[in-house]
This record gives sequence, C-alpha cells and structure tokens, in this order.
Amino acid sequence: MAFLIERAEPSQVDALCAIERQAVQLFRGHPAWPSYSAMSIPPELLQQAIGRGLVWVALNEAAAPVGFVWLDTDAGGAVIGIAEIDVLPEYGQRGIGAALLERACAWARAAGYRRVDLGTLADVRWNAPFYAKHGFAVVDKDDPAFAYARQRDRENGFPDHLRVFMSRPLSAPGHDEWTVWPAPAKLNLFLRITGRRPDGYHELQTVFRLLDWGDEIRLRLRDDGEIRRHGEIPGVPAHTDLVVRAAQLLQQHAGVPHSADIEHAGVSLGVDIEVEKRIPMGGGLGGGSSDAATVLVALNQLWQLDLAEDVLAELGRQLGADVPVFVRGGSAWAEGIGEQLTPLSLPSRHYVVIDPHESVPTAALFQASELTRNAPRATISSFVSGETTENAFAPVVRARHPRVAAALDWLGGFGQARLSGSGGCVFLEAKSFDRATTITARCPAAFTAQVAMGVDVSPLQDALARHRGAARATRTTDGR
Ligand SMILES: C[C@@](CO)(OP(=O)(O)O)[C@H](O)COP(=O)(O)OP(=O)(O)OC[C@H]1O[C@@H](n2ccc(N)nc2=O)[C@H](O)[C@@H]1O
Ligand SMILES: Nc1ncnc2c1ncn2[C@@H]1O[C@H](COP(=O)(O)OP(=O)(O)O)[C@@H](O)[C@H]1O
Repeated sequence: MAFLIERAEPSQVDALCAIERQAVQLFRGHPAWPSYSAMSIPPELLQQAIGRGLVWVALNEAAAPVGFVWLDTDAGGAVIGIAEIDVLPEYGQRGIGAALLERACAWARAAGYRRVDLGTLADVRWNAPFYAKHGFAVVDKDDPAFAYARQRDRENGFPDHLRVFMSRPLSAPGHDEWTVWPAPAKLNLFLRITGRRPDGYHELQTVFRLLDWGDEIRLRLRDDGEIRRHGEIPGVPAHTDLVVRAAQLLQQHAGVPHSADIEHAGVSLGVDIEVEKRIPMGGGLGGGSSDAATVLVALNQLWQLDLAEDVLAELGRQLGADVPVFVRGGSAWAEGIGEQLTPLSLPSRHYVVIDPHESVPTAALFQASELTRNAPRATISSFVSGETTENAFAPVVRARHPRVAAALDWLGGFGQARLSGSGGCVFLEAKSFDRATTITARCPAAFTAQVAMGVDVSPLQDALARHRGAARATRTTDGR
C-alpha cells in the first residue's frame, strides 16, 4: 500500500494524539503498560513541535494520518532526540515506521546534527531490535545525557531495567547535498520613531526579541555559479526574493562577476535555495529580513568565505534595516534605522503571537502623515523598568486595518497586547508556557495563534555552530 510522508500540519494534532493512544494498546500486558496507559502526549507540546517543523506524518491513500515521528531538541548542541514514533497497529509491518525514522534522521543530518538519541524498551520486538536494524546502538544509560529521561521514568513508575537508550551517529552532509538552516522571527517589544533622515529613512528606537520559531531555508551548493530559488512564494517572484538578493550580494562581494561572465570565469559559487515560509509575510515579524540574514550567514560558511560578522551585517543593512539583527543573532536594543545594535539579555518569556491574516505594507506606514515621528528618546532603563512599551505604528494601524485592531482588542482581554513592527501581527508576553497555551486555545477562528519562546541566542547561531562542527569533522576524516 502506498503512503506518503510529509511535514505535519497544526490541524493534524488531534489525529496524531489519537494514533499514539491506539499504538500504545500494543503494550497491554507488558510491565510498562500501567505507566503507558496513565500518560498521553500533551497536545500543546506536540502542536508547538509541529509549528517548529519537528514532526512528520505518514498519510495513507485517503490522505489520513496513520503514523508520525516527533523530534525534540532538548539535548542541545549537535544531538537531537526522538520524542515519539507511532504507527496505527493496523498499518504495522509495512515499513511506515522505518520510513518515518529515516525521514527524521535525514532532516537532522541536513540540519547539522551529528547524533540521534532515543529511549526505548529492550524486550519489545518493534522497539530496541527495530532501532538496531536502523543504525542505532545501545549506549550507557548512566551517561548524564539521559539523567532527565530516567528521572521522568522513575516518577512515572516506568520499569528502568527494561529501558535502554540508543544512539545513531549522523555523517556530515556532503558538498552536493541539501543543508537546512533556520530563519527565526522577531518581535519589536516597543518601537518609537524619533526623527526622519534626509534620505527618507526614519530614526527609530526598538527592542528586537528573537524567537525560537520561524522559516526554514534549504541550501544546496552549485558549481556553475548560478543562484536558483526553487518553488513558488505567492507575491514574491524569485528575482525580488530577499534570499536570492542576499545570495547575489554575497556572490558579488566575494568577487564573482555578473552571470554573463560566469561561464568564462569558471566560477563555482552558486546555490539552489528552497524557502519554507511559516512567518506571515508583511506581518511585522521580519520574515523576509531573517531569510536574507540566514542566506548570508549560511553561505558565508558553505562558500567558505570566512567574512567577519561586521561585514555580513553591513551587507545585510543594504538589503533591509532589519537584516543586521538577524545576522548578529541576539536580542538587542536598536537605534539608527534599526542597525545600531546593543545586545540585550532579556528574561525568559513565552509569547502568544496572533496573525490576523492582514498584510501591512511597511513603506506606506512609514509615509503616513498621522505617524508620530518626533517622539522623545527613550532609554534602555525606561524599557527595562516596563515604562516604555508603546509602538508608534499602533494607532495608525488600528485606524487603517480593522482586523489588526480586532486582534489587539481580543488579545488585550488577556493582558497587554502589542503590535510587532509595522504589524499586522500582535503579541502578548506570558510568564509561563501553560498561560500562553491557555490563551492560544481560545483564539477565534479568524486569526491564527502561535506560542513562541524568546531566545537570547538565535537558532541560526546554534545551526551555524552545528554546521561548523560537522564541516570540521569532515575535514578531519578526509585528512584536509
Ligand atoms: C518597522 C520594522 C521594525 O522592526 O519592521 P517590520 O514591520 O518591517 O517587520 C523595520 O524598521 C522595517 O525594517 P525593514 O522591513 O527591513 O525595512 P526596509 O526594507 O529597509 O524598508 C522598508 C521601507 O520602510 C521605510 N523605513 C524602514 C526602516 C526605517 N528605519 N525607516 C524607514 O523609513 C523605508 O523607507 C522603506 O521604504
Ligand atoms: N523571502 C521573503 N519572505 C517574505 N517576504 C519577502 C521575501 N523576499 C521578499 N519579500 C517581500 O518583503 C515584504 C515584507 O516581508 P516580511 O519581512 O515578511 O514582513 P515585515 O517586513 O512586515 O516583517 C513581503 O511582502 C514581500 O513582498
């Protein structure tokens, strides 16, 4: 029977939880059954993982989910975990579990991870022996890497003597293979406009908070010097896409002549680019800018240009005022046109981000006659004390975009709702994941809600460290 493996969608979360409930029935009578029957997947955690692209689903011929695999990044560094892999019992023995496992491992390898870990049962045919067949080996369970999982087992009364931990090493992606890079979204925790420059750009003050959620960029090196975007992004033809413009700018900076001369020059710096958009376009979450920054940072590594961060940030500034913060990869206090950055360490917070499905054109808002563009300057301490939280665009966007106003009003019922950048996305800071998920669960159908975590270090920087480590390992193996 044919089946298809795809990235899971948020709408499939209930179906996947139901698959887990069915799959666990196979453990009836096993000593682990009491703890399996007492626990089930928290749907909000699965939902969050789906939003981050960490879940793949197997679909049958009727496009119904029949199995899934869920990766977790809790271990940190170059190690990724398999949180869950389940197939409906009636679809067992058909290679679906194996295909899901291989898909997840292939993605992890492309993302620069060097090892996949999991905990499973030693005495169940479709557990440890299945993973052993697929390249996993039993490892020392006293390794501190598994202390947290074993502590959880103890709390759940899970039979520790039957638990084994297994690892599978992943090789570094080869020169001509796809690699995967994150492009995180940002929020503006406040935004003030303090003046206008002769070139029409505005002087502003803002705090950029980077999120642990965003787009995914896939890159594959080409040896013919061409820069090619694959796939369609509605409203963004390839030649205007910031990912293509970023690659071209870097190529030019690296001294590569324009495409007409490329063949003659025997130039090799080219790339295929795929973009998986998750960040709403024109949403004030900086998606296009982040995509561009990811291409600059990733190609600097893949093309082995070794350009300094300052150089990449300056190239980024030429593409858009918001690009430098994503290149530098940390939350920051920003001034100038948004490119003069002071790193800021912010408390750990979850954010409810609401997309009212309304694209707001940034340039038009900066031109609005009613925009306050002579605000007094704020200070970092006025922001830190919680005094400065306003967004200069909010009154203008409220008046011009009723859907955004409705989203602000709805979210405002739970606390202080703010606009990000020039909108249309709005957000609220929550002290806990539970509080954030309680709010998102009530989101009206007209909007889309997302829970995201604020991070001090961008997922792009984490990915860069992984890919650098993988490249070093390859050079060592090759004796280069
Ligand atoms: C408003 C902010 C806040 O973070 O974010 P978004 O809402 O776009 O996410 C940014 O300042 C947007 O940055 P970005 O989207 O990179 O701007 P650019 O492409 O450089 O410029 C888009 C348009 O906005 C105007 N612009 C931008 C930045 C700035 N400091 N002053 C401006 O007047 C420019 O005139 C340009 O026509
Ligand atoms: N890779 C890209 N992703 C999103 N938008 C892009 C991209 N390349 C160019 N754009 C253009 O930039 C505009 C603003 O995009 P985006 O960065 O998503 O929003 P915002 O500036 O509001 O944060 C889009 O409407 C689109 O026309």
